[in-house]
Amino acid sequence: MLNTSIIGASGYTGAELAAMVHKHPHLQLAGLYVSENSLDANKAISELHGQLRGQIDLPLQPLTDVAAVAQASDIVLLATAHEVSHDLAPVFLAAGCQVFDLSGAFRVKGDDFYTQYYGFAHQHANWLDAAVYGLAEWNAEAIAQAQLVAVPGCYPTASQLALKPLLAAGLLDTLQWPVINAVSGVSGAGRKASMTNSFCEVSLMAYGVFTHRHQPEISAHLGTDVIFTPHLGNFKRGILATITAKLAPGVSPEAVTEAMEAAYTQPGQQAVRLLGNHTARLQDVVNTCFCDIGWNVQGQHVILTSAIDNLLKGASSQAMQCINIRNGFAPLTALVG
Ligand SMILES: NC(=O)C1=CN([C@@H]2O[C@H](COP(=O)(O)OP(=O)(O)OC[C@H]3O[C@@H](n4cnc5c(N)ncnc54)[C@H](OP(=O)(O)O)[C@@H]3O)[C@@H](O)[C@H]2O)C=CC1
Ligand SMILES: CC(=O)N[C@@H](CCC(=O)OP(=O)(O)O)C(=O)O
Repeated sequence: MLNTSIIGASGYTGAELAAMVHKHPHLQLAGLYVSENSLDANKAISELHGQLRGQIDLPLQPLTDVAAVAQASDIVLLATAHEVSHDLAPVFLAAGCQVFDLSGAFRVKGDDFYTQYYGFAHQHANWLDAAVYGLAEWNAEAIAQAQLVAVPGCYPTASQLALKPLLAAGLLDTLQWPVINAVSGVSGAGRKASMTNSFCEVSLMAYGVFTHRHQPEISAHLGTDVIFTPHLGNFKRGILATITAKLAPGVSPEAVTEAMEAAYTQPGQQAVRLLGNHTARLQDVVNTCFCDIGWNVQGQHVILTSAIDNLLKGASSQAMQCINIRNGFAPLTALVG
């Protein structure tokens, strides 16, 4: 059994991770942690997340001695804010732990990126360089060797899983940048109360127009520019991305279908379900580890729809896929069945 600690366990993604680790046949929950001065310190996780009652009633411990937690852990899951992950990951890594970071702190290589999009100067160029991007269906070989996995953001996961097959097959005319419009549920903003995620304030709207940090994350890992506009929807969980792209001259609808099918050939091993000409729906993916993708071609344009649960394929279940790949377990262990 691999001792697995979760930092940020009281949050939305942390609680999902706790349930998965609990279910996993080869992982053991070593500890659940919150910040040193957390208002939730020493409460049972099930007091905050009632769905865990009777299954996981472990306490949320204040993270006072990082070295001791590292010592007791084979695997550390960081379900913490970007700056917190940035500071904590190197400590766990130096102690030899495998680290799976759900934040954006190690996702994009590039000198100015963190200053420009995250508001802090990155201090750990060596780990940023060594980090492997955890887009599970596309990066398994590198994930299997990694000590630090940077789990992709939620919008980047939905967007890239749909676009990558077409780019890999050379079917897009990228002179016209793919246009991604995506709507997220409010849990995407985390559990902490704020005016923007307050019930009476949430209303379907675009935000982060031309400035959201996921635009450069998507572009960097796709290797092509995109227009990305996120929207906040008045529902709890799920992301639906609707993507319009231009096909290269002469590309047929059949070629698009072939490329999608060639990319996702192992249904029991990959968390992608192909819908052909049907469009993806949130209700089919919420509370599952799957990304559903549909596509329609007309003339030289393709419209892709891609749906995920932002807390699962957009964060926690993708992290679990990476743990499984890294440790030689079946990729969907603890996620299906
Ligand atoms: N929500 C989503 O859909 C997605 C989130 N992510 C990323 O995953 C990470 C977690 O997100 P989410 O679960 O939504 O966040 P939440 O705000 O719901 O949870 C954050 C957790 O971190 C804890 N925490 C805060 N500061 C520290 C600290 N210094 N040491 C230890 N624990 C700390 C919080 O507890 P306390 O404050 O009480 O200490 C809480 O448990 C973020 O980086 C987010 O950007 C990525 C993809 C999707
Ligand atoms: C609805 C909402 O607010 N969503 C978040 C994205 C959550 C996510 O993917 O997290 P990372 O910050 O780890 O990339 C946002 O737009 O900031």
